[in-house]
Amino acid sequence: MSSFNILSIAGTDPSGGAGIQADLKAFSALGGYGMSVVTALVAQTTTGVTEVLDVPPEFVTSQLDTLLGDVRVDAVKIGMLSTTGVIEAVAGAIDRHGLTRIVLDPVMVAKSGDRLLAADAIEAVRSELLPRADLITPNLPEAADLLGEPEAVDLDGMRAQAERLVKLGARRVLLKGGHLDGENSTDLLVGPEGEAETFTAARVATDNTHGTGCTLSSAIAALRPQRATWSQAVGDAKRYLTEALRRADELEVGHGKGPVHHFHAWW
Ligand SMILES: Nc1ncnc2c1ncn2[C@@H]1O[C@H](COP(=O)(O)OP(=O)(O)O)[C@@H](O)[C@H]1O
Ligand SMILES: Cc1ncc(COP(=O)(O)O)c(N)n1
Repeated sequence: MSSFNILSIAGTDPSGGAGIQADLKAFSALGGYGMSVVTALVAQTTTGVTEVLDVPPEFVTSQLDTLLGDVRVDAVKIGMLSTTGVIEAVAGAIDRHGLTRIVLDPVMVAKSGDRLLAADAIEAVRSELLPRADLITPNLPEAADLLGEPEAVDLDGMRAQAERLVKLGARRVLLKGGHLDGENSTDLLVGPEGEAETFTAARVATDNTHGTGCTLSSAIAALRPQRATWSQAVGDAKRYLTEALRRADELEVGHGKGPVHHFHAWW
């Protein structure tokens, strides 16, 4: 098989920096064939979110069943889900269609501080999606919310929380350290047996951090069918994101936290 079909199930960003728009850019840049199922229409840009229109769960199911009745899917990235009903619709489709290589980015709050997941839907993420995902990619506030604990403040705290997320039912956890300070930005991958690996990149001095989490999770999904292990896919996805962050200053998009610059990767 030389062509890989990668599906994003997520919300939209008209400014093209986050959500489905970012996911499709990352899929293409990394050699995947990109597809998308929309869970919510979001009026947002680099400065924040104005309004969210949730897609009815039955219509999320309709999009998924229509697509999956025709097209083979080789990997899935799940992003913004918005409501409990949409979470249940996605969980049902994963089971009905036997989807595999699932990367769940448990998106809760935008960089601007606006909520992208209803507070009462966190329990559904825990019970319906954590056990169905092959890899979850929370940032520090998301990990804390999933565990009902304060945020980790260092690498030791991150490791303890990633291990607790595995105990909670996640198969693998990539806990992202972008919200900590320091000259490096380090993410921690913890696997099913508790084995841990760090992925470190020099911190890029930029305000263009809109969509970094979306880009990383999508890059992992695009690369996983092309790599032998999750660890290799994560390592190359992080290298792609770091370079896209370095190139972000070439863009002139908006007045707030701008997007990263997707580029055709060298591999
Ligand atoms: N300034 C930065 N320089 C380099 N990497 C960064 C920077 N900010 C975030 N990252 C990386 O971007 C990814 C997303 O990180 P994070 O900000 O923690 O998540 P989210 O975008 O979900 O809030 C992680 O791999 C993190 O290490
Ligand atoms: C539709 C949508 N999904 C996700 C994010 C979070 O983006 P980030 O990658 O900056 O955490 C967003 N702002 N909008």
